[in-house]
Amino acid sequence: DMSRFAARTVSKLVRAIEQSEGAGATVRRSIGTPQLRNYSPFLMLDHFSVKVGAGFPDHPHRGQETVTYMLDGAMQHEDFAGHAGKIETGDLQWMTAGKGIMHAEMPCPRPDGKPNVGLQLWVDLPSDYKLDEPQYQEHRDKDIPRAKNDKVEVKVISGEALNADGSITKSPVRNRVGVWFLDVRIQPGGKLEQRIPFGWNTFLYTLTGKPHIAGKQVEPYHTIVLGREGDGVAAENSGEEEVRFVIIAGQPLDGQRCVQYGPFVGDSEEFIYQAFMDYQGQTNGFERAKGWNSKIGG
Ligand SMILES: Nc1ccc(F)c(C(=O)c2c[nH]c3ncc(Cl)cc23)c1F
Ligand SMILES: [Fe+3]
Repeated sequence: DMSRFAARTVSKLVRAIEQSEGAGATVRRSIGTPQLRNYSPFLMLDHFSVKVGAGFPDHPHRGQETVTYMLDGAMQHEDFAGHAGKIETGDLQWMTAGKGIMHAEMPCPRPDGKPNVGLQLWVDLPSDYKLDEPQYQEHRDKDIPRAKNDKVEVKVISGEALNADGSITKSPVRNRVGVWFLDVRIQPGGKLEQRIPFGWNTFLYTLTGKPHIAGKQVEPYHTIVLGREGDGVAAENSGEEEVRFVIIAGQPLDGQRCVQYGPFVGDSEEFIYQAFMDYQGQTNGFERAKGWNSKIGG
């Protein structure tokens, strides 16, 4: 029968180029470069690579969520409230900064000297959540569900995915704003038709291999912005090696302004001004910044 799946088309294809970030770290920035801004609710996607001696020392966040997903190696984190931990390959940290977090994110030593590599996604928050208490949702690789089909595996970091038997695999992550974050591996000869909620902004970031997305072959480290019309993502692997990419889709925060100054993300200039005053004055959620220095931040 006629396929009832209308694939969204590729509306933008941008190679992510390495740039320096933090203290001696390098990132391939996808969303968040001049060519890829204003893609609500997404603020930034960094494909980061960092070795001991470099990292992201003590810094604040307000009014946003940061999603850190490890691809290879491990990062340690420590915040001004004493919350500390380590995320290793395949693990996830979904941090809702809300009214304010100050933390450091540093690489763990690796015996093989390889860099620690992962993805960090920054998501804007609906105004009502911007000044909420901070919250962490942390999940180990083994606890993040997968939807498996013949030659396709979809690891459901956030959101949901369909199984071959028609059942739905859902992530345990609780979202303030609708966000699907899927880590997709397709074996040679495999095909995927992944439905995406109507009207959600959707992009892909390619990691390994050269998948065909909506019929177009794409190299690694490319951001693929999809058009808004259509049922979702059509992908296939017509090569000889496994292909891997992430699909990230989000409900646009329509009607809400986004005013960003680094890690402060508000809906007005006044919000940003207040964030600065609170951070400098160590008030309104930044009290614990007073005299705080992380142990891991060097
Ligand atoms: N300059 C600047 C200003 C504010 C920040 F929050 C950061 C920052 O912490 C990061 C930016 N990309 C990242 N990728 C991965 C990780 Cl673990 C952290 C970051 C930063 F670098
Ligand atoms: Fe941070």
